[in-house]
Amino acid sequence: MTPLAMTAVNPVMLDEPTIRISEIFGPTIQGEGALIGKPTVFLRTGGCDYRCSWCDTLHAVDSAHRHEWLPMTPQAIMMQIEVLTGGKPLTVSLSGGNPAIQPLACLIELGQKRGFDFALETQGSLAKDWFAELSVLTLSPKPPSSGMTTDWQRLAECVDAAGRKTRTVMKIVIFNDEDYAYARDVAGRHPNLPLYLQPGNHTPPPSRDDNASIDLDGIMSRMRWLIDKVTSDRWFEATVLPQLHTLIWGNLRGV
Ligand SMILES: C[S@@+](CC[C@H](N)C(=O)[O-])C[C@H]1O[C@@H](n2cnc3c(N)ncnc32)[C@H](O)[C@@H]1O
Ligand SMILES: Nc1nc2[nH]cc(C(=O)O)c2c(=O)[nH]1
Ligand code: SF4
Ligand SMILES: [Mg+2]
Repeated sequence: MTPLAMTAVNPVMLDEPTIRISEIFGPTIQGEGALIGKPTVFLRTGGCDYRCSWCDTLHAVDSAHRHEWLPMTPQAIMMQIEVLTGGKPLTVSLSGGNPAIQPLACLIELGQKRGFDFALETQGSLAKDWFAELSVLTLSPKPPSSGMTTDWQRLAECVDAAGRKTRTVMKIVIFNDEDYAYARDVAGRHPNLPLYLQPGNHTPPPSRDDNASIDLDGIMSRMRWLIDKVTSDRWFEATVLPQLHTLIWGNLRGV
């Protein structure tokens, strides 16, 4: 590095790895899983190691959108979140893409100092030691309809990394009988973790159209089918929940 280039580097920035951000929005309500209905701000990171056939957030996955993902420091992110909340702390929901591929430890530490706590959603393909600093870790391993294959060892590593202090739950999207059997398999492998079943949205938005219409009747009939399965199987440990934000706002982005 030339002396000139060295002087151009801000020493504060050297301590703070940047995080690739697709969008920051809220406050809204958490629409899924363990914290459903709770006010939250979403921080959506850009980039994913998976390509689920029915992914509803392609704008944070498809590399065609890479130019929209901005590298941001933890300081800049917290400033933006505090503007959105009026400075009042709440639970920040970290999603993506796969947020586990981003360096989030510094952000979590900084946010906690300011009174915020952090929940994170990931498919469970990559374990990080900072999972232990989360208030809630939602692991959403992908069923056969996604076209992805679960690495069970990696999933177990995520559970272990979160440890006992973090509240860890499973959330599985269900489209069909095969997916349902997969969810039973996950429950058998992790019998002590709460498990949420979420009916799949079979009309997710194409990556460039966040206003694409949605088949609400179709989602509701999948919800009824799923409830019938769970109750007739006497699977009383499971919790069945829709994507509340999808029922309210359809495929609209940023809510
Ligand atoms: C968009 S993902 C981002 C976080 C992470 N990559 C993951 O999959 O867990 C957030 C949640 O949305 C769920 N999801 C994605 N597409 C969906 C769809 N078409 N219908 C229902 N849930 C969906 C995922 O399974 C996951 O639980
Ligand atoms: N309101 C709301 N709830 C959500 N829960 C999970 C979401 C996600 O896309 O990760 C999501 C989202 O995008 N909006
Ligand atoms: S893992 Fe999550 S973000 Fe990645 S493609 Fe699948 S649903 Fe989309
Ligand atoms: Mg979503």
